[in-house]
Amino acid sequence: MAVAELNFSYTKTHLHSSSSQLSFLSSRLSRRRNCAIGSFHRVQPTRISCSIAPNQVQAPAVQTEDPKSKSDCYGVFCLTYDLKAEEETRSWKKLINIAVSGAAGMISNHLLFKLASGEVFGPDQPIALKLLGSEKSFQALEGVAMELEDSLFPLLREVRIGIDPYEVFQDAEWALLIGAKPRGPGMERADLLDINGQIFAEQGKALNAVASRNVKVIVVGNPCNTNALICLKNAPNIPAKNFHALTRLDENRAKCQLALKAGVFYDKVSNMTIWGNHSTTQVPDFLNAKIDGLPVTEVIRDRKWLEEEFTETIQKRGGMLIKKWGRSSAASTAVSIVDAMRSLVTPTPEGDWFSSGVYSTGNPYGIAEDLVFSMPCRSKGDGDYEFVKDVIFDDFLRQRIAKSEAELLAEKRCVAHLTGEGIAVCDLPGDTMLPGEM
Ligand SMILES: NC(=O)C1=CN([C@@H]2O[C@H](COP(=O)(O)OP(=O)(O)OC[C@H]3O[C@@H](n4cnc5c(N)ncnc54)[C@H](OP(=O)(O)O)[C@@H]3O)[C@@H](O)[C@H]2O)C=CC1
Ligand SMILES: O=C([O-])CC(=O)C(=O)O
Repeated sequence: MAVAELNFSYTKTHLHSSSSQLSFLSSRLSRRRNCAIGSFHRVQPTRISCSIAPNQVQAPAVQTEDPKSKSDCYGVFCLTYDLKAEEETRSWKKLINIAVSGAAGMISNHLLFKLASGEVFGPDQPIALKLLGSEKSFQALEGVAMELEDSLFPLLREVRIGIDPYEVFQDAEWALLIGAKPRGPGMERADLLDINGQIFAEQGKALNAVASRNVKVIVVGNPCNTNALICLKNAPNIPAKNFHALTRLDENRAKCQLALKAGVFYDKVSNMTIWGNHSTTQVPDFLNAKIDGLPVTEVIRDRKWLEEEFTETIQKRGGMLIKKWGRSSAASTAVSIVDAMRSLVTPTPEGDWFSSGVYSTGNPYGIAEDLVFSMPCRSKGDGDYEFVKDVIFDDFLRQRIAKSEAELLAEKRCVAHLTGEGIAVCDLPGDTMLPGEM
């Protein structure tokens, strides 16, 4: 009974605590498959019940039934507001729900403040931020929420923190999946795929159960392509087309290096595709990219530089940055997430395109179906996208794309147990890595 008593006193002291702690507690309880005093079952996403075995002490059940109750919000964001009451907010659009995982991490620490300032959706679009952490990061998550409070963003109308994806993803219209475990010392790549894959399988199920049916999902946590594939396979009620793996940072890096070589400002570089995996097999496509409207190969005549130095620089840029900084890209990754979202909610400029890791089924390039593969896309600004048709290939480009494709097919076989496709077989190519592992 010692364990039961311990649980009880924990619950009792925390029931008098802040609303966020109550939400935390409720999430803690719901995540436990077997507690010492009985089994907790999810009855509905926001209600927890505990079935009690005979002769056992009953822990108080935590219920947060009213979606607008205090446990649904953090601090100042629990105050009610009426957008119609204020002259300047009367014309604002309907609130958008944005869920962010890994919200206590470095990337989020930049991203959340960009989102709240209106950088993605503009000055008349109020937002709600639903932040997902873990037991380990919960205190840090409270710190994040406190900083958001102190920033007085007019557009930020709701903030909620929690550790249960079934609660945090409720009605999400955007899900930015950043949280993932980094590869530890001695950990095999297959182990990383498995550990992170389990996180994304669970989050896919949660999105499937509680998010908006048209939620747009951007997977950032590595290995992001395969994590995105796992996520979409576990969310069969959400269109596979809605899932993206972030390769926009690679696109931005490639534009910068081409501009540097050509001696122009980077806004002159367009039509930049990253093909394939967000790994060292990724292919920055200099054949279709343009500088000031001209093919890159006409502006930069040094083909050897393009094939070797440029390509390798982009593939290994993340690793180089880790060597300098002692940690992976965070600010530029957050910028690229903003770019990726903006590319889906604003029409793509005429003649240009952007890169995103998207579901490959139906692609016009002959790339294997049923992968998440970075490809050139265009959007009308409605959140959706289409594949670009007018791209050209040569032998070099085809061969490089095939290598990244083979890597992603191997990763897919390695996570078959998480995509519902049978027994996993891991025969991963040994020479490829995440950009940050170099
Ligand atoms: N696709 C791309 O272009 C890029 C992808 N990445 C990937 O993005 C992912 C996240 O990167 P990043 O944000 O830099 O990673 P961090 O290490 O900063 O955060 C990762 C996780 O660590 C936990 N955490 C963070 N801060 C704290 C804290 N103070 N206390 C306790 N736990 C904490 C959180 O997990 P939890 O809350 O679950 O405990 C968080 O999700 C990684 O997988 C990385 O490889 C990075 C750069 C580019
Ligand atoms: O491997 C990492 O965490 C870093 C990474 O993806 C990148 O910088 O592109």
